[in-house]
Amino acid sequence: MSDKFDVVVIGAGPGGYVAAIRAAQLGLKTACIEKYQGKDGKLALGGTCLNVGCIPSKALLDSSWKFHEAKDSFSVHGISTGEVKMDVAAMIGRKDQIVKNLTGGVAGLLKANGVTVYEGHGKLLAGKQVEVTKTDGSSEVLAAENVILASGSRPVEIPPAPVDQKVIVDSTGALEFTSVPKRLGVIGAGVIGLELGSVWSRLGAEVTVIEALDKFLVAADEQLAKEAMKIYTKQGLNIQLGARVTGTEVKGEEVTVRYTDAKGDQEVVFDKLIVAVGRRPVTTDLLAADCGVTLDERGYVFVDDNCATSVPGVYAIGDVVRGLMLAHKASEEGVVVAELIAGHKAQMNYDLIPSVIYTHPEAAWVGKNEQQLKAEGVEINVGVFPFAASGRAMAAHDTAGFVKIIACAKSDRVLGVHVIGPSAAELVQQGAIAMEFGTSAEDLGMMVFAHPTMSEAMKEAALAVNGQAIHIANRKKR
Ligand SMILES: NC(=O)c1ccc[n+]([C@@H]2O[C@H](COP(=O)([O-])OP(=O)(O)OC[C@H]3O[C@@H](n4cnc5c(N)ncnc54)[C@H](O)[C@@H]3O)[C@@H](O)[C@H]2O)c1
Repeated sequence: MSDKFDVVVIGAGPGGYVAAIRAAQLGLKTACIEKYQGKDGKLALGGTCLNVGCIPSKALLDSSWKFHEAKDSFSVHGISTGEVKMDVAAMIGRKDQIVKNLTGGVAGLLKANGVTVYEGHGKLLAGKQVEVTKTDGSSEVLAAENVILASGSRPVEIPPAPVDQKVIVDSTGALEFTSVPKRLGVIGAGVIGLELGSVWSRLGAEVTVIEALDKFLVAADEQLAKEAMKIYTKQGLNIQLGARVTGTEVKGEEVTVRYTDAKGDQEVVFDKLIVAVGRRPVTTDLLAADCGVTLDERGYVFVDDNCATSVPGVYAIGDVVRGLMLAHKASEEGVVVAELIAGHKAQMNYDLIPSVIYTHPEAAWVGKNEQQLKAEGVEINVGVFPFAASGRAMAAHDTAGFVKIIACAKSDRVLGVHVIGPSAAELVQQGAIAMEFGTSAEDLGMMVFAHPTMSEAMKEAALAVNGQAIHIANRKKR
């Protein structure tokens, strides 16, 4: 046994590294264990989010959007460019540099906060001991007063489409294409499928998205999902719903995908195929048989509302436990657990976790949607303001989508904010802040918003809840 820590964190993703930093800030002797190696073969902190998830995908989304604008919409502003070309290697190189800066930044932050980083695979043993197995096969055991499991998630694999990272890739492989595929298939019209499909579509790929469910974006407000479908289809994404993939065959540089839909058996050939059908928790070799921590029936580490496992002093956070698989949810759970370990009172509001799809325009929401509230029998008032009526959106040539605010008909309290349109992620956060403080639609509508801003659409939608919007005709007059 080498060292004894107050807190040992397994995993340095946005759950684990944030938990470790907060624990160290609170004066706890903290270690963090991570094994992920970056492209250079060196330890890379930051987990899926920084290395192969949120950040690199946003780098490619931003690059591909700029390309699209330069190629297809600068002319609207009177700008002529000549031929616009994309150097895919340079785009990927920029993405890699951003990842490197950020993962290096996390290492710096852990160091600055006095967190001891162990490189290797962490496994929880009985009695809150943690075994670290290093890349050279040697191991050591750390003793801990508290352990935080933050081992994250990995892509779900499906038997009909085995990933080879050459022709059939997962979300990691889709960040590494060396050229733009002419025909790109995507299995799964979820967040990853839509974001990565958009990247390569903007760069010129013909993109077909094959989705098993009959309904598009089941977790979203139906009105928002309908608008999203309209916008993505107009952008060129061919989204096939109710399509079940039955098999794939890779021949040389292309893949034939067979699927069944309402019209019968279909066959389509792609140059690349991305499998994006969800993620599952990583618990491989994480828990010794006698460690006492249990999994739930879906393979997640079982935790209570405070992220406590069945073993006192052992917590689990992020993608490896129930709830939305989102970096910001993981980070907040990390902070809450560190505070609880330090003896503070802490809790997080699971009802107000924003969801965002980083397409253009972005789609984002927080709180409940219209169909959920109707199913619960809650009487509601709804205000919708389209960006087509926003002066700022017109000036920016970015008028697709709307802000939708749903309020309780009795109390006027805002219960959900749903935005598809420019800066939707930022606008929804305004809704989340307002909802955290229990705002009414009237309160929000009475606030002074700077003119001209996209944010005014929030104010107008809030006014529209009670039939008082100024810049659109109200459905009901007050
Ligand atoms: N912007 C973000 O916040 C962001 C970005 C990327 C990933 N993530 C998270 O990562 C996780 C994984 O993302 P994802 O897009 O892979 O999952 P997802 O759950 O969002 O979507 C997967 C889709 O695949 C479909 N599907 C499943 N099996 C299928 C099959 N055999 N054939 C066809 N379709 C099938 C599902 O019905 C679903 O619509 C999610 O929890 C997501 O929230 C979030």
